[in-house]
Amino acid sequence: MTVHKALTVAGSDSGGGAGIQADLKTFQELGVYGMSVLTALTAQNTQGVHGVFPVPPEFIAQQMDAVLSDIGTDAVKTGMLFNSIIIETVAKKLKEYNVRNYVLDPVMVAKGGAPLLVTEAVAAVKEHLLPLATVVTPNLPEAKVLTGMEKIETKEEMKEAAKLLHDWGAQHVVIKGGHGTDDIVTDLLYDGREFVELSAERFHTQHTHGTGCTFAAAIAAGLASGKNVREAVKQAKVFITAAISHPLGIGHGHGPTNHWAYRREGSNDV
Ligand SMILES: Nc1ncnc2c1ncn2[C@@H]1O[C@H](COP(=O)(O)OP(=O)(O)OP(=O)(O)O)[C@@H](O)[C@H]1O
Ligand SMILES: Cc1ncc(COP(=O)(O)O)c(N)n1
Repeated sequence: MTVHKALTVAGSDSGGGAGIQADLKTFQELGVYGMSVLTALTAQNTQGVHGVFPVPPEFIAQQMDAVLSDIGTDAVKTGMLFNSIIIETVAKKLKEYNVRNYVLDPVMVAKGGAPLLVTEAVAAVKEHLLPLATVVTPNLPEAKVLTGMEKIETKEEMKEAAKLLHDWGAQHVVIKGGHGTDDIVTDLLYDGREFVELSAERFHTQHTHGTGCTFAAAIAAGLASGKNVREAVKQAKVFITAAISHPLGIGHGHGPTNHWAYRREGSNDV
């Protein structure tokens, strides 16, 4: 039996809806062996982030060495990286172990508004991580911060942002449309040559905690299993649409998505 493996380098969400926990659930649901390197602990629930405890960079490097020198991986996804020293540490290890299939989710702010990346670290994301990324998956506010564009609302503006991020080194760009307002939510994939739109019904629900983490983890799982980027992104869109459309309804705030919906409830066609 071939075991496909994926590694998430991200923060812990004690509430289980985002971060490392969302990533590992997604890997498991998509039949991929999941491994994790923790960059920060958060005391977090569906109502918000109550505390952040960053892991020392030396220990992040030690975790990456432990996993990559022995087990190895078919794909890596990064999420919350918090500051520029952590970003530089992770970039160095990705290069040292010649990681292929790297999905960069440029996490900046939690749904409740808490910062998960300090402002001064945006430059480090652009300098050290974008050039290594097989796929980068910004939401609309993250794409604005990374590109410096004044606004990204229309399809044309999404395309312009995708081109800029591709020019800066990412092989593929997915601009996620979750933060828009249309009844159809459209993500835009760009491979440097053509654009592919992935659309689905927008569900009017507050249970969208961890959607970006889950989507990026599903892309990494697809790549780890040998899918090409377009196939992996399409599968991830179906996975996240199923997860959002069958909410669990737990907690008192922005509840988690349903990581087992894709397997148990069947998938919605995109
Ligand atoms: N209400 C919704 N209905 C349907 N799909 C959605 C909805 N919200 C987000 N999505 C989809 O979920 C995925 C993640 O998009 P989103 O823009 O929410 O990312 P994000 O802001 O990085 O997520 P988060 O920060 O919550 O982890 C995308 O494929 C997007 O189209
Ligand atoms: C550890 C961690 N990583 C990522 C997110 C982003 O998810 P969201 O924007 O849904 O809060 C989060 N809240 N916590």
